[in-house]
Amino acid sequence: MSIQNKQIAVIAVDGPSGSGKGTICQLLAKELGWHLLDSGALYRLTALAARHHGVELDDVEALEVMAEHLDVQFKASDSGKAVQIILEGEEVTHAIRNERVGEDASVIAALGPVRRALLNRQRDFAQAPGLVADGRDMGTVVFPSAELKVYLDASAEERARRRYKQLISKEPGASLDDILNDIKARDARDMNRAIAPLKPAPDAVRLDTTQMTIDEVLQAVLDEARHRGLR
Ligand SMILES: Nc1ncnc2c1ncn2[C@@H]1O[C@H](COP(=O)(O)OP(=O)(O)O)[C@@H](O)[C@H]1O
Ligand SMILES: Nc1ccn([C@H]2C[C@H](O)[C@@H](COP(=O)(O)OP(=O)(O)O)O2)c(=O)n1
Repeated sequence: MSIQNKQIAVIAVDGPSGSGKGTICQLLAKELGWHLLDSGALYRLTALAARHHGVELDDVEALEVMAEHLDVQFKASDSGKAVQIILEGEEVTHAIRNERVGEDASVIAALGPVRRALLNRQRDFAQAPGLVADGRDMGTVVFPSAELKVYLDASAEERARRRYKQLISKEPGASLDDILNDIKARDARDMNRAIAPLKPAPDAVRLDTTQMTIDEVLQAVLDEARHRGLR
């Protein structure tokens, strides 16, 4: 098992679904000119690959093989905006973002062999000049020596409202109640699993973003980075 490369500065950002991790990490990586790890995408890709290959979500051995041999490329798109994600030659940038894939990802993420198979792949993202890492166990397991650990949170109701706003243009029938129930179920699964559960690292800076704008959250994290000499 490779260990965290301690030469490379890492900002680890963890928290539940809809707390703003993805948004803040993208902005942070851009502002600092650092690399970005979207670790949730790796769990989503493993879940999608399993579906494509007809692997059941309780077939631990086959899922471990899927995770170990995940054939994925993260490509900067021509517009320079979003990263394109290619799985086994097929573009899946949007396909991995739907709620069902998120749910499947949360199920397979409870399996130790899957998490172990993805560990080194995640640590390999730590390259100069630095890494912003988005996930559930970035500060606790994957990058325990990170220079800055942030735990983002918000009430389940606020997180459901954020997801609803995102979804409603694509799925006019989306229900806020259903989204809230899904968020609570995913929180429970991610927080209560035996291996690498979602929880703040003891040394994490905790931010409740329920009443904060995206820019306020970004500035708060940049202030912490500044205090630690990271920018
Ligand atoms: N502080 C905030 N206030 C309002 N909306 C936010 C805030 N942070 C994120 N959002 C919005 O909420 C949605 C979910 O955010 P996202 O970054 O995908 O969360 P996560 O990666 O933690 O699941 C996005 O549409 C994003 O623009
Ligand atoms: N480091 C990580 C990242 C994600 N996971 C699991 C648990 C999550 O419910 C799923 C999907 O994660 P993702 O960050 O893409 O989900 P959200 O955008 O927060 O809804 O993967 C994990 O167990 N550990």
